[in-house]
Amino acid sequence: MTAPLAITMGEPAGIGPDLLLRLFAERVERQLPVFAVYGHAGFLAARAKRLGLAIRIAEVLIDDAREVYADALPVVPIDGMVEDAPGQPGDKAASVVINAIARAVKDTMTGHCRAVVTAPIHKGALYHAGFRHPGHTEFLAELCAIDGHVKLPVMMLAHDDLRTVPLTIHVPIKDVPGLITRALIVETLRVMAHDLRQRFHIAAPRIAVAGLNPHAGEGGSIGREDVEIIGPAVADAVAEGIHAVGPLPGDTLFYPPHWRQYDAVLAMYHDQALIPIKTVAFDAGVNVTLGLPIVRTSPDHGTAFDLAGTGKGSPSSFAAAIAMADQMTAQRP
Ligand SMILES: NC(=O)c1ccc[n+]([C@@H]2O[C@H](COP(=O)([O-])OP(=O)(O)OC[C@H]3O[C@@H](n4cnc5c(N)ncnc54)[C@H](O)[C@@H]3O)[C@@H](O)[C@H]2O)c1
Ligand SMILES: N[C@H](C(=O)O)[C@H](O)COP(=O)(O)O
Repeated sequence: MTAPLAITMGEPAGIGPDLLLRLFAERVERQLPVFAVYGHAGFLAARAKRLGLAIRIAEVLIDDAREVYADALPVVPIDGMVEDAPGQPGDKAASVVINAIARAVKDTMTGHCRAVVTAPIHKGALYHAGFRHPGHTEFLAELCAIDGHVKLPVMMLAHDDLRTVPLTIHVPIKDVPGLITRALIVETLRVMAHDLRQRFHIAAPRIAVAGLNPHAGEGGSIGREDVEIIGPAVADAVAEGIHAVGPLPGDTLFYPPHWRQYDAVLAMYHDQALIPIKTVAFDAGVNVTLGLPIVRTSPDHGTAFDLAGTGKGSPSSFAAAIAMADQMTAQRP
């Protein structure tokens, strides 16, 4: 019997709870795999009522989730105060949001669940409550540490055969050039190549590496990072047997016919990677974390405070995140 997926509740003032409740209500017609939500049952019941969703909610131990799934949303309860105030984020629920992620990862690391799908968090609210990670990606790496060793987490946004990875993530643009190192590029390419083989079943993954500067530095006349750091790093990776190419000009690399010549693109910073995928596939993109011992996916959007509690908003990206986590782990016990 396959273990359930773990879905974390995310920011209660955001759209995440709306979408996971809607997807549960549509679980039969969508043929969704069994999942349990890690969060606050009372809050989820209040949001379901606000949305007019006739959903029963059952607090469970994770191993009993499958038994109730046909009749009620299984919720693994996380203690704390959570009010139903869509669009009004605060830090009162921060401990519930954070502990839900930690508990879901623990239950997945120990085999009670087979993957984690995270609903969007509001980073600002968590930072205000003392959360010291830039986002899920870095927090998950720490939670998945084995013998104290925290592996390099890699954020990938994917839709069908379009995949992109930011080398640097939630850092100010002014800091990006200094963070681009030969070692980080090589290590990130190793993680990408490994997971493209293991998680996406691509036998010989081809990875394009974007330049940092316009026209990939124009041979060194528009900035030096491309010729002095990125190029040598790509050569190092190729020498290890990784099929990497670059640095390539970022402004033409994401034209889909060019993009599709590769199994993934390694971009140099957050928006260089995420703007293309969210432009072509916002409704279907999935955020998947590479380099972890578990599978973790997430919708490609955030908390959408302008839509939370309204019943509007598309569940498609959230559904795609569930589908990817299911496909990646379906064969696991
Ligand atoms: N995985 C995550 O936890 C995650 C991902 C992205 C952003 N965030 C966080 O979310 C918060 C808001 O971020 P943002 O405003 O940059 O991005 P956002 O994705 O929340 O919203 C951007 C725009 O897209 C729209 N949108 C978002 N989801 C939608 C959906 N499912 N259907 C229809 N329209 C949708 C919103 O209405 C808004 O107009 C920030 O705190 C950010 O850190 C979290
Ligand atoms: N950078 C992501 C995006 O814009 O979609 C998002 O913030 C997710 O980050 P985490 O999964 O690390 O929270």
